[in-house]
Amino acid sequence: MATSRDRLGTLEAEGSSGRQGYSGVEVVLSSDPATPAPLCPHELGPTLLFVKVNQGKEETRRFYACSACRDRKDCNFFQWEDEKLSGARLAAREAHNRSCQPPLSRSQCVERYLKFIELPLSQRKFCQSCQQLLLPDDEEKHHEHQVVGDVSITQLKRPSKLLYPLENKKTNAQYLFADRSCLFLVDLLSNLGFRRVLCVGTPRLHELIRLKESGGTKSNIRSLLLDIDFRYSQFYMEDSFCHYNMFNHHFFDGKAALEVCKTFLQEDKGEGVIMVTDPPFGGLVEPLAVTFKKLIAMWKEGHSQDNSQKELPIFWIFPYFFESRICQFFPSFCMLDYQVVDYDNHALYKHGKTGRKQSPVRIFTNIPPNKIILPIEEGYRFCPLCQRYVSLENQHCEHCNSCTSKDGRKWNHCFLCKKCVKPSWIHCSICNHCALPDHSCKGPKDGCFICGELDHKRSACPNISTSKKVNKAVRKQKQRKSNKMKMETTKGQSMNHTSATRKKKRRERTHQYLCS
Ligand SMILES: C[S@@+](CC[C@H](N)C(=O)[O-])C[C@H]1O[C@@H](n2cnc3c(N)ncnc32)[C@H](O)[C@@H]1O
Ligand SMILES: [Zn+2]
Ligand SMILES: [Zn+2]
Ligand SMILES: [Zn+2]
Ligand SMILES: [Zn+2]
Ligand SMILES: [Zn+2]
Ligand SMILES: [Zn+2]
Repeated sequence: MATSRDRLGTLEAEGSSGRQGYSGVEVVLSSDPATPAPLCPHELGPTLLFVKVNQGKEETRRFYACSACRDRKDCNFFQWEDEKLSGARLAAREAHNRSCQPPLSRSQCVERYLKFIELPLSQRKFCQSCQQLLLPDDEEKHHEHQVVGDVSITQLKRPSKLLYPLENKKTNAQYLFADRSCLFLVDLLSNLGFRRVLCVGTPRLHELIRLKESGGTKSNIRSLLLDIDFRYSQFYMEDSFCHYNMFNHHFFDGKAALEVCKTFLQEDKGEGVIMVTDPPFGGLVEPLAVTFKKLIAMWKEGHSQDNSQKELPIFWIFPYFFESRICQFFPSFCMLDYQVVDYDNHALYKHGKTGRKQSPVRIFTNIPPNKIILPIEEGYRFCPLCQRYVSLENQHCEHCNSCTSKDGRKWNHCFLCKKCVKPSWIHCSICNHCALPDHSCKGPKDGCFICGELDHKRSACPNISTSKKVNKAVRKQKQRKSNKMKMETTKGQSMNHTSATRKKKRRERTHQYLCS
């Protein structure tokens, strides 16, 4: 296993070492604790400090931007690190922040929920327009909205099916597991003997665990959901949902919510608990890793000394090309071959027409892979040499001494590159490495346009959204200084055209990525 991870690490390191031409945006994690980051409306938690990188060089002026929203439409917060704001601007920002807060407090939501479940079925209504459970007194306000009635207890137990997924927003990227993937996870967690699951950004897993528990099946697992989607507050008591930002470890409801999480992690001296997370794929790995380390530290606090070597078991669900990034922060993690497919609402990650699983999404974990049985009927087999379950077509390479495929297809060994590569790649003597046959040898690298890594395209780049957002932010700053009206008209027109072309190109690239 270590061998295969090292190999991909080498591959990515090669990509990184060729990053002289890299341009984009990077997050700066070691910001000075004496200067706390400003707050933006969507989190009332600190923003993150970013630096723009141009042709491999960091620009000197750094800036704060929202940690959670990777789309300027969702949060246009921007502030230079050294920018001094006037009292008036600070006050205006505070007022704006307050106006962006959810209309109800956490305890008000709980109060409403308790009233709601007492209502007879005929009075239990849900406003789809406002995404809100209605009490009889509210109905007047919503009478012109799309309201559904007879909300059953079963529906209340599956809020992710009642609420529409916030997939249109890059910020939430709420791609929900189909029941098949979710049931696989629940069974796996139960077979591994876990009794508590900290669900970080996995609302559907959370509800399925609770459903199984209340259904009186053998699963006796409890779950706590941490998610930025405030709508879930309506359906859960304080001890089963915390409004949370996983990019800066911020609990919106302060110390009380933090204590809920702490108690959950530390119960039974921290035994029997696992964290399962499925962050938005556009999310930056670094801030996520920092957050997860904070949750690990919280879990560790409740430990006796002799347990200090133990790790909090984690499932981190993320695309396979992040393997080296994730293992950089969590060296004990390995990537399972299991393809988390059938996201209900994500066309790309469903079973293809050919029946071939096409999802790049995997589980990264610190649980020894030989403990994790993957379903043979879904195309997995056990490799006795690697001591882990792998995809059926993932062949054991005697030269690499591991099952090397990352995407489930048979990879071929290249003796010149000294590693296994995708079946569609050939060795290019000009570039001196393997690549797609139609690659351009002239380009700096035939990999990602944004970060220069070789194993993904721009459309799948972890930096894509941030770089777009920040570039837009920087552009806007400059734009303000110039003739505003004139600029806006021309930009509006050209943007429409460019974004259409960009969309088309992205579609083509995604297609190319899945088929390459
Ligand atoms: C890719 S979806 C994962 C959903 C999961 N597949 C399921 O079905 O349970 C990402 C989830 O993370 C949540 N999320 C997005 N940004 C977040 C943030 N900054 N902090 C916490 N949760 C966030 C979304 O609301 C969504 O529920
Ligand atoms: Zn309404
Ligand atoms: Zn093997
Ligand atoms: Zn090989
Ligand atoms: Zn080669
Ligand atoms: Zn070449
Ligand atoms: Zn990239």
